[in-house]
Amino acid sequence: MGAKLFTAAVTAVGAFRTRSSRRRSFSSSTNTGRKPRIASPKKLTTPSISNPKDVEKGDTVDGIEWADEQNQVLAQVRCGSSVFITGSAGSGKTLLLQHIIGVLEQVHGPQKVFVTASTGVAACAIRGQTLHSFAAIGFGKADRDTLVDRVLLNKSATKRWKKVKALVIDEVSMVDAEMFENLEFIARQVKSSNKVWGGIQLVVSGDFFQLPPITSQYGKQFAFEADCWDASFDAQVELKKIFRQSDPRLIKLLDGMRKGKGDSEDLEVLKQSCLLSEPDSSVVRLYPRIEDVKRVNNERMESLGEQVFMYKAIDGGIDGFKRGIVADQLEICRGARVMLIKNLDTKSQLCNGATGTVAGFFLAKQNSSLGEYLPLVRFDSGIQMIIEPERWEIVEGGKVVAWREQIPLILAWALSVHKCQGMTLDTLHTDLSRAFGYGMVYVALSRVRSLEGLSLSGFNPFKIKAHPKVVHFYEQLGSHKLLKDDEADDRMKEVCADC
Ligand SMILES: Nc1ncnc2c1ncn2[C@@H]1O[C@H](COP(=O)(O)OP(=O)(O)OP(=O)(O)O)[C@@H](O)[C@H]1O
Repeated sequence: MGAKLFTAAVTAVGAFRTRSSRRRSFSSSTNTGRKPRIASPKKLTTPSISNPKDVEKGDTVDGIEWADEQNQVLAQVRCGSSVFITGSAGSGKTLLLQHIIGVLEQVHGPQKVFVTASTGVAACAIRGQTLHSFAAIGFGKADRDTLVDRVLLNKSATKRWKKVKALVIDEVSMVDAEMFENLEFIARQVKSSNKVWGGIQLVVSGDFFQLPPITSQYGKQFAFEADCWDASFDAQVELKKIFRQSDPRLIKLLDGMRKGKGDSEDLEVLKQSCLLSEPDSSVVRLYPRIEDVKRVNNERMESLGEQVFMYKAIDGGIDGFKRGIVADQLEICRGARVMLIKNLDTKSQLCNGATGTVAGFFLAKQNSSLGEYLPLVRFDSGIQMIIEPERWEIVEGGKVVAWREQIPLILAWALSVHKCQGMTLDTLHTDLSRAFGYGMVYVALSRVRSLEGLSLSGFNPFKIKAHPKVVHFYEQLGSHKLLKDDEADDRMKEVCADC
């Protein structure tokens, strides 16, 4: 990087589907423009349950009024059901999951609840670990018995598998069928149980129309193709209400993109979002490839010719902090476009995904763990704030096993589509002609709140595509029901007996 490097861091471093019969034992073994003001950071904000009555009531927590369908999921989880939560981008799956984790911790005790996601970025958002790291089966391919041996030879992994009563898996669209089947098999073996998943209460969330697993296009690909998929859940729930967007035109357009079949009206709306000239640099550009993201961010930083401040993350804990969105080494300068990667104060819109510009660097009032100087960011909302180091934790069975301290910012002239999965953005630009693979256009476009914030280039309707297997899966999902009350009661008794 051409700019002078200044090290400020102390480098110490809706539709419900329910199985009509009860969850059964499973024994398959086949391997198959406002006045700026300075705000001070606040600690936030996973919706937490401080009063068990809130859980019972289940309708309002921390100012969130749960939709009926979200409340129904909460009721299912509370009564011990294993649930698959799905729905369009922005239908509140992650927010609900954050709340569900608290519910599960009350039901089973925090030590027996394990929170995971298919990617580090998604895991970070729910204070969990990656599914691979939880499972301790490595990345290499192996037959199931070898995988079970790997777990049994690893003391802490065996303890984890034996202890787990509730397992949360977020962004399941990126978990492949073989992995899902393998984990189910391991659960039964390690827990010496012939119940599906060894009796673990499973809460799985994701939208299969979004990014798919990286796996061969042949044979089984998606987790829902796993032999044990249907047997794994008491209810499969599709959330229908969209919270991220409010414009009915955009909601309809995104629904069409999701299913890979925008109509002529949708395509016309998209064409109107196409720009003839480059958008201004405050608009976040989304790229399918990380090389483009790095190139654009580096070029923009260099062009500013400002002194660069570097913040090296401080890591701790018994387990290494697995890479997520939090930078190992953050390099920023005055004028840099940045994005918050943590909720600091949602009421003031200082939340994950908020963008702004670095206005300068100021001496920290108190000793900062990351250096003397801290960045002052002028957010696009008009708020200015000195950004202090934040801490991310990986919690395993109620215990913090790894943590990282870092300034909660990343460069934001450009972002990858993979990293932005789960985010909400006010403005974005993307070149549709560069998209590859299923779900990519949908994930990119569904980040934006409004049509006014969307700008496109390289319009190409052929890039809008949904996987036929996914389309089929959701068609089937439409026509099912919730657990009946007596079934739910039985299930609750079963879970309590297990506890
Ligand atoms: N009941 C609710 N009331 C108000 N806002 C909500 C509610 N549920 C979710 N939201 C808001 O909707 C937005 C999208 O929610 P969330 O990120 O959980 O959706 P998602 O389904 O996980 O999306 P994606 O699939 O894109 O990750 C967030 O800003 C969230 O705070």
